[in-house]
Amino acid sequence: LPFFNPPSSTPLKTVLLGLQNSGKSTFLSPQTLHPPTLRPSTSTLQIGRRTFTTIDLGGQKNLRHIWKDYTPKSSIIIFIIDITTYSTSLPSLKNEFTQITNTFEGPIAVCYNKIDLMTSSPSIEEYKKMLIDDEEDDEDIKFFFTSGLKGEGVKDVFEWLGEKCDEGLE
Ligand SMILES: Nc1nc2c(ncn2[C@@H]2O[C@H](COP(=O)(O)OP(=O)(O)OP(=O)(O)O)[C@@H](O)[C@H]2O)c(=O)[nH]1
Ligand SMILES: [Mg+2]
Repeated sequence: LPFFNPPSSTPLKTVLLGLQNSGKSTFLSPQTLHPPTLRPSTSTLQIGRRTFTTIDLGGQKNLRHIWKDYTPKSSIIIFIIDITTYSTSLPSLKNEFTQITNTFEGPIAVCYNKIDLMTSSPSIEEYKKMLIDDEEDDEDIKFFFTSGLKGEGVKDVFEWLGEKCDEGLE
């Protein structure tokens, strides 16, 4: 059956990180109202032929210490940022993001989320510059504008991540 494209056999282990209220739980399941996440929650997503097993973690300050227990077990990080509070949360964001990039090897999708609430159309380069100091482009980090609530950009995120993982297998 030459045209039969079987589902990727290995589920891609994905962890969602980001400050509280950034939209992690909604990103994974937009139909549900989510209370703040208190303990890790695992689910499975089928996107095209790929299967992602996702771990949704709490983003409140006192819960962030467990992030480091999950990143080594994951092949992918989705880092969600609430674009509407970006400037005020930038110091904590930088701190958390630097800790992640210093230790994690795989692909990271940075999602500027809740784009549906923006009236202007911002430039992704400007946003990126505020988060990352070094000038070098890292091929394993990509920036997206998303609305988890409306499902905008979400598919692009998973497609890029899936492709990155395929590259890693070559
Ligand atoms: N307008 C808009 N609201 C969103 C979007 N994503 C999430 N929200 C809202 O933001 C709030 C927080 O969403 P959650 O998904 O619970 O955020 P979280 O990152 O999981 O929060 P913690 O579990 O506390 O870390 C909820 O009121 C969501 O409805 C989005 O893309 N657009
Ligand atoms: Mg949550």
